[in-house]
Amino acid sequence: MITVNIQKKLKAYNGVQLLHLQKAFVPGSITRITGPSGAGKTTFLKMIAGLIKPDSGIIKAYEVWFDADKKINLPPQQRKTGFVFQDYALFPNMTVKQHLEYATDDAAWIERLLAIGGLDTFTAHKPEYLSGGQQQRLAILRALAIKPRLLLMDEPFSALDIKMKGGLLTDLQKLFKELQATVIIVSHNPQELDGIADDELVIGSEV
Ligand SMILES: Nc1ncnc2c1ncn2[C@@H]1O[C@H](COP(=O)(O)OP(=O)(O)OP(=O)(O)O)[C@@H](O)[C@H]1O
Repeated sequence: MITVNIQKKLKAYNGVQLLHLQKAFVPGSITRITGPSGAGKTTFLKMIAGLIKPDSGIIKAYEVWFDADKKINLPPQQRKTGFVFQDYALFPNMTVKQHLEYATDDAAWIERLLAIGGLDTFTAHKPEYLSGGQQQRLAILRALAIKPRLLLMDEPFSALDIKMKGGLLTDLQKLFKELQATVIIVSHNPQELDGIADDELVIGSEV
């Protein structure tokens, strides 16, 4: 079980807002995160990944990743989470293939990911020569390249059309199963993960 019980003071333009989140994620499950803009969804994912430090609490994913009282705070590399950023965070000077090679030396896995993302004919392209949807797919493939046990995705399908999204989701579900990955997806689109998500977490609903 992956358990999170953390607090963080969010510093918004209009003051401070306390984010308190308690949730258990079943290994191998897909959880959808929803909530109003500014509620702290991205901050939550970044705290799990180790990119933002909670003020207090515990994060346990197979082992303790964060414990404020015991002063345990594993760096992001040791948590080995896959992260799909809302703005993709691609490397401008790397080609599509180099993005994946940077994350893994498993050539067969790279080939498979490229085919799933429909990027197998774009391997030598740098991000600026890719469409928004292609860039987003590359961000997803890069996150999967490390075969993460925990995959954190922040609005990962926002730039994809319905047809592309449908096909990709079917393939991704197979990969998630194979990797036995636990997946947490922030999604604004109410129907997007219907029939796919096993669980839901609403952040900031009482605000
Ligand atoms: N490191 C940080 N420390 C404290 N507060 C932060 C930090 N990073 C972001 N915030 C604040 O937390 C609030 C929530 O931001 P966040 O991006 O997590 O919201 P969100 O729910 O993902 O919103 P959206 O749906 O618009 O992407 C914002 O007011 C932001 O200024």
